[in-house]
Amino acid sequence: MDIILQQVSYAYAKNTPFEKRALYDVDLHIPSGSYQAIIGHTGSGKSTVLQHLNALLKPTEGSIKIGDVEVKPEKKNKQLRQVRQKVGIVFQFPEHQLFDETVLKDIMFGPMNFGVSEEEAKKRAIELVKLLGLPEDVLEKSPFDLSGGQMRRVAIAGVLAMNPEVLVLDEPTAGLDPRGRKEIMELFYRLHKEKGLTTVLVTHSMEDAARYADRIAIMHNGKCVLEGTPNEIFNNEERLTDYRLELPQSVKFQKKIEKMTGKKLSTICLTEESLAEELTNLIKKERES
Ligand SMILES: Nc1ncnc2c1ncn2[C@@H]1O[C@H](COP(=O)(O)OP(=O)(O)OP(=O)(O)O)[C@@H](O)[C@H]1O
Repeated sequence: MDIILQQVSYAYAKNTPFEKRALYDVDLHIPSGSYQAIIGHTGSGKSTVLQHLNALLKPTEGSIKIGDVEVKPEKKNKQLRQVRQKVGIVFQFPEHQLFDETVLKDIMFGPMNFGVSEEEAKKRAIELVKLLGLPEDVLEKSPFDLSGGQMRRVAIAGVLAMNPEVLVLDEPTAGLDPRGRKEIMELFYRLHKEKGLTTVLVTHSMEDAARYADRIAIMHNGKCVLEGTPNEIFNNEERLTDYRLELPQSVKFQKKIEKMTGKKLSTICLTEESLAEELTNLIKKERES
């Protein structure tokens, strides 16, 4: 399912003394099956964009096409419920939205609310608990008796239980330890690849954007100021600095090494693994010559 934002502007509390413009003429095309990262400093408009992707917010100007549903200002649209079913959002600290007596009921709530049978919803919950690496006996526990990391996984299972076609992730690893972060990011990547899930990730982590995304959009003061592949984005240090963003660690190391040795590596190294590979090749070449 393609998502296309055309000239989207948004103001909070429009036509009140508290009006606050958050987006200005944002154009963005997220093709079906792609992994799009959205980066930008605090307050640049990332979360506001995200909330347009499943029509939680409607543009105050412009339009957004979500599959074949077009969302426009002032237009009443009966298909929004269908859109919300297909586009799942994992908000920051999603565990804050857990509410039911048991994990099972919590995961089943969303799909049953959308007319899925009890039997099917239960089947999905059991499968998802396994997929997310939670012990099976977690299903009958209260979500509030779990650890923070487990609660996060249960909340993610609740979003996945809707069988979304698009998964929108707003800083999904905030507050987790490095191992927990990696496990969750790898899980989302696996889902993206195996189920062909279109994935949109808002992140402050340049490393995650560089490692996982096919394309990256930069938000700055409510505008989408740059969009491209990770290679294109991270080859442009000057503009990143203008937008108060940094290079991923591996690219920073690469630049230091290139400066110290006076040698250029053959490609930009977006991950630790590719930096290690490039350095190994360089050392081999040096030995051979
Ligand atoms: N509910 C709201 N009411 C009024 N203004 C808001 C509201 N939510 C966000 N804003 C304002 O809109 C602008 C964009 O905010 P947004 O949350 O989209 O940025 P962000 O890039 O996601 O920031 P962060 O990285 O801190 O999450 C900011 O100036 C913010 O203060």
